Amino acid sequence: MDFNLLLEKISNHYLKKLPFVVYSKPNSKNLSALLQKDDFLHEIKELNKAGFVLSPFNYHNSSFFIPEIESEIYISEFVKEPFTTEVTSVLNDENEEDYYIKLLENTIEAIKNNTASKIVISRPKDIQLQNFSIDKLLNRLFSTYPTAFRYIWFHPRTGLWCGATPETLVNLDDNMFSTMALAGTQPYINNEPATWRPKEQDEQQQVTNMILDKLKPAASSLEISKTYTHRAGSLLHLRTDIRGKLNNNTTLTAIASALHPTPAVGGNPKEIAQKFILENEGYNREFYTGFFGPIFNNGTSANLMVNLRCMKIEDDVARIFVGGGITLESNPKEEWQETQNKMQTMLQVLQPML
Ligand SMILES: C=C(O[C@@H]1C=C(C(=O)O)C=C[C@H]1O)C(=O)O
Repeated sequence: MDFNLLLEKISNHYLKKLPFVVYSKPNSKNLSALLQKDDFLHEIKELNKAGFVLSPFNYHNSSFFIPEIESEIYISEFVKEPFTTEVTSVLNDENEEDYYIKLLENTIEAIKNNTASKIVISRPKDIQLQNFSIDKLLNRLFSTYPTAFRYIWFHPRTGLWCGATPETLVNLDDNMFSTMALAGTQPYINNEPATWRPKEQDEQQQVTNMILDKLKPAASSLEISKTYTHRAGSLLHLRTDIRGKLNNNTTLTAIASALHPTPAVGGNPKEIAQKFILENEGYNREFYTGFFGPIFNNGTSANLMVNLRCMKIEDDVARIFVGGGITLESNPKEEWQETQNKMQTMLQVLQPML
């Protein structure tokens, strides 16, 4: 379908407050869209139907879903808009920084008391928009981060969510799967080679180890890549790729619930970190650090992504979600700055609407 026609269809759908999702896989020129025909909110427990799933951080085997069979389906080649990016500064209230630093200090204290070795802490940042438009959002989001998995999801009951994530939860194609351990962050500076401190290496290794532990019982073969630097917009991360073959009886639902939340977004051990986050973070992450993505056939093929570098837009306010992994060696001031840097990913998208 013609790209401008698809844009028009999406805008009309949004105006009518009908659910839709539009997405593009990393390095793909195509946009795929599912435009649901009514505004029913589908919830699923098993990831075994064709459609697009959206699951919260606090996932208990129930996800929202836009089913293929209830939707008009379109694919279009994306026409990239010329764009410029520059660092966008936002006003920070001093209380926000103080509150976050205190939360980080308490987290380090909890880690010292041996409750966990890593806990991922995050915060929301609300940004007032001047002239929001779905067209501008779509053009900007899909043009700026061609190597990320980009999506816009709308349902009148969940609101509008969008993001450009570098992190795969699991890709499945028949019984072949791939995933990644992504952690450790530093700003990208003009082709300068990255050097990683033991702190970041340890933080990322914890993610790799946990993923391997969870996958071993479910896989009949496993391959692990060398750890390398991955660029995500203006940031760099450490990444290890893991792939292999699943046992015949392992479902997509089983693999997603075993992996989520990885220590890249929750912590280690998983249950203690998740409890600490829910009790101490002081806000609801909703779908941030949950997972989302298209499911094909009856769940034998899927691209599930971790919902990072994302935001929720409601009534001309964009809520950007940012966080980072905390270990014993973390420095609260540096961690605050890391969340400031991560915020740039979505601020670049919002730039023409600020
Ligand atoms: C939690 C986020 O990112 C995660 C945390 C990282 C870190 O702590 O260095 C790096 C990549 C992601 O796995 C986020 O972007 O909000």
